[in-house]
Amino acid sequence: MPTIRTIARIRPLLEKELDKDVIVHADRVDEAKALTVVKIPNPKNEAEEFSFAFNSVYDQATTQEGLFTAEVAPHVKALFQGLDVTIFAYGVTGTGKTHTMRGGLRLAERGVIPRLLSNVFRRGKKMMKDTDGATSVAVALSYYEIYNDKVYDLLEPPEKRTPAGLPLREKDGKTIVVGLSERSCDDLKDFERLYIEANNNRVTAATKLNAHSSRSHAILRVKVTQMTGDMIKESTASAIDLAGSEDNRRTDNGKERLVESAAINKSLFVLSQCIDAISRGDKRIPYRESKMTRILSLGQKNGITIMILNLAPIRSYHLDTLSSLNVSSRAKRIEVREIENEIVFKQAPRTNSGLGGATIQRQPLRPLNNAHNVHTGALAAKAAAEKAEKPDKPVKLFSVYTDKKPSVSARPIATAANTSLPRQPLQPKRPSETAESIVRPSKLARPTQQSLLRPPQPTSISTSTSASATQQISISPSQIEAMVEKKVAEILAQRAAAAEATQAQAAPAAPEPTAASAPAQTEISDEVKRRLEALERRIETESASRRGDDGDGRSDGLRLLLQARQAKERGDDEGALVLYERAAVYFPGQAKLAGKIERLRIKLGKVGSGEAAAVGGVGEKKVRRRQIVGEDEDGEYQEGTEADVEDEEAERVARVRTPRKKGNNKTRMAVAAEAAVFEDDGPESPRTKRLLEIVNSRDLILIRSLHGFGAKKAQDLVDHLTLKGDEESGRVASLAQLRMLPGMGGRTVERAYEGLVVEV
Ligand SMILES: Nc1ncnc2c1ncn2[C@@H]1O[C@H](COP(=O)(O)OP(=O)(O)OP(=O)(O)O)[C@@H](O)[C@H]1O
Repeated sequence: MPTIRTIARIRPLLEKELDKDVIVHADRVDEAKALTVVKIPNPKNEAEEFSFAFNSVYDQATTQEGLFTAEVAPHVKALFQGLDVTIFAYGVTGTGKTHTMRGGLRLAERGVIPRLLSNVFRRGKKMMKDTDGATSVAVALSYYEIYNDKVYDLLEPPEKRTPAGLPLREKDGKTIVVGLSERSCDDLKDFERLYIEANNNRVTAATKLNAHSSRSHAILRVKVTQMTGDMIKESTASAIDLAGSEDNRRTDNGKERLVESAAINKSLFVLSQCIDAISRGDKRIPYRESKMTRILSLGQKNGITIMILNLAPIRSYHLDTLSSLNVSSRAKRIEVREIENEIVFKQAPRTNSGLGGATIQRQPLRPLNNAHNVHTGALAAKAAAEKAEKPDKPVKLFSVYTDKKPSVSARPIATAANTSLPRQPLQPKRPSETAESIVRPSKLARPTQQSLLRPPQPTSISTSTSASATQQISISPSQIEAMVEKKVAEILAQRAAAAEATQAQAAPAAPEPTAASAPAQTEISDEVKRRLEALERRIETESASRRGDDGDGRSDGLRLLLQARQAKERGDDEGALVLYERAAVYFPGQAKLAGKIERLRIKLGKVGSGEAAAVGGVGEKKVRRRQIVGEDEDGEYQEGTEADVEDEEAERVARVRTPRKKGNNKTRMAVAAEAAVFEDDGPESPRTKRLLEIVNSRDLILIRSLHGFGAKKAQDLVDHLTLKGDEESGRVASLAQLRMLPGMGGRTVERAYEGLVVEV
């Protein structure tokens, strides 16, 4: 089994950096234990701190020697036993990756790489001496960089490079870089000469953040070959100084830098996925997804991987530092959620965090299974019990904790009852923090800005005996359905019993019910059903209005619409009608939807033309059949020319077309999104076509360019499509299909659609 150690190193303050700006600290879970926790304030609420757990944490005072002795030296022995050792330095530009790996020229300043080489030479010599020369040890170096997803040999002068870089080829199940040079190296002096020369070749491009910022991954491979007679033992130590992981949205980069960033982000993302998979003990490590991990064959041998996360301690790196810290936790879907300014612990603490147990005061935050507060109360207890039955899950590398500083006045921990209370929107702490710039704790699992501003979803009937209003809010749609079904059954049973009694009284010797009496009963039950449906709709309308029209209600409505379309595609007109009617509650006045309902009702012989407009809260007044001069191809409305474009719908259309002030953007977007979902089964719009092309390309970089698609979401989609590809065509044929894929719920599809710019 490959093993992984994840460590963090906080660099000291540089010249001009001030003590008062230090926000990142190393900590320990127990006075007697080593440093294993990195603490950083929540940028949205400085009264809280996030804590990230590592295998080890090294603070500002750590020397180069200290780090090497603790983390790398112990593995040199394993290298000579035939295991591969891979050491990564990861982090934002200027946090000390190069310092950690390469270091300075002075002895004390030497980094991991020269120290590793020094150790390898020393051990090799000792081995030869101990075996009286029976075993010989040879060391050979390769040094290459991956820049914009192309491989360049750093041991060759830049003039020899071709723009396409060196190709990769598979040989004996291994990926080799064709034409990569390898130089034998007899001692440290040899190494230093080669290494300094190679580093002069290394491509660096200036970014706004740092004029000497490294934009390529530099990979040094040290091949150790031990020969005893005919026996050959070969192992490799790789040391990788990764390109800066800063978020380019904050660095005002030009086109060239953005292309670099896309390549950097892709390989960093795949790397984090591999590390995640190795740490989980997965059989499948996605190392083939990027050149770097493929060449390294990461996780393919029983090697040792050390991931050093370099961190700058000061505030100006706050958001980027959080992003780096979240790289692993993001993949583990850890979500921080605030309710009433209080952190809610979503799941019972794990027994396997390695930091849990009696030694720890704080409750670890745990992954949410979905966006709702389902892990409170009885469900949480059930989840905990289930977890206790499976104690052998692999230990996590990262855990996230949050601490409330003692100065903060105690607020009640949210319970099943109070989670239904509306949450206050999160306000930026500092004027410089716009809503956009506020960091979110986790990209995949992090709540979107909209979801943060949205009141929580009702999910279960309140267990408290408090106000009945609260209970009403807490009724879920499935419970409503169950109630309605029960009610229908009860009333039908009552009616049947009453009818039987009447018949028995009026005509004791009456013949068996005739065929004519059956329709009468059906009529009665139809009437009951209709009334109950109306009741159901009313409850839904109330729930929707309590949730707020712009928020979840609308997205629930969109979900229903898509389900309805799917039902229609399956030929289930009855089901489609029910779903359209339920969706209509969320879109009062949506004439197009009313039209769909009307057509379906006519098709199913339910009512006459025109009645459908009054269905499902569409409005008491009849929506007249009108002609809008079509939707344009992008699903946006064009102005109608006929005089009868006069209802609320026309007003709404006008709103979409009028340029709006900033504050109204959301409404416009929501309506545009709606238009996308309402898009009929006609020809695909260019935007839809483009969106589906991007999705079906399965190209991570392209998919990540979609609005609202982070690295994890993109990867999940590609994984899903790849899996699907084995069974079906693997293609997504429509927006409706896309929306039904895992992770594509909420407003994901709409946001991606809205974000696309298509030239028509
Ligand atoms: N542990 C440390 N002790 C002393 N100085 C440090 C330490 N870590 C980093 N520095 C200094 O901080 C500065 C930035 O470090 P470095 O160049 O290694 O960052 P980097 O993450 O490699 O950046 P880039 O991605 O641009 O290469 C350098 O001046 C370096 O000497």
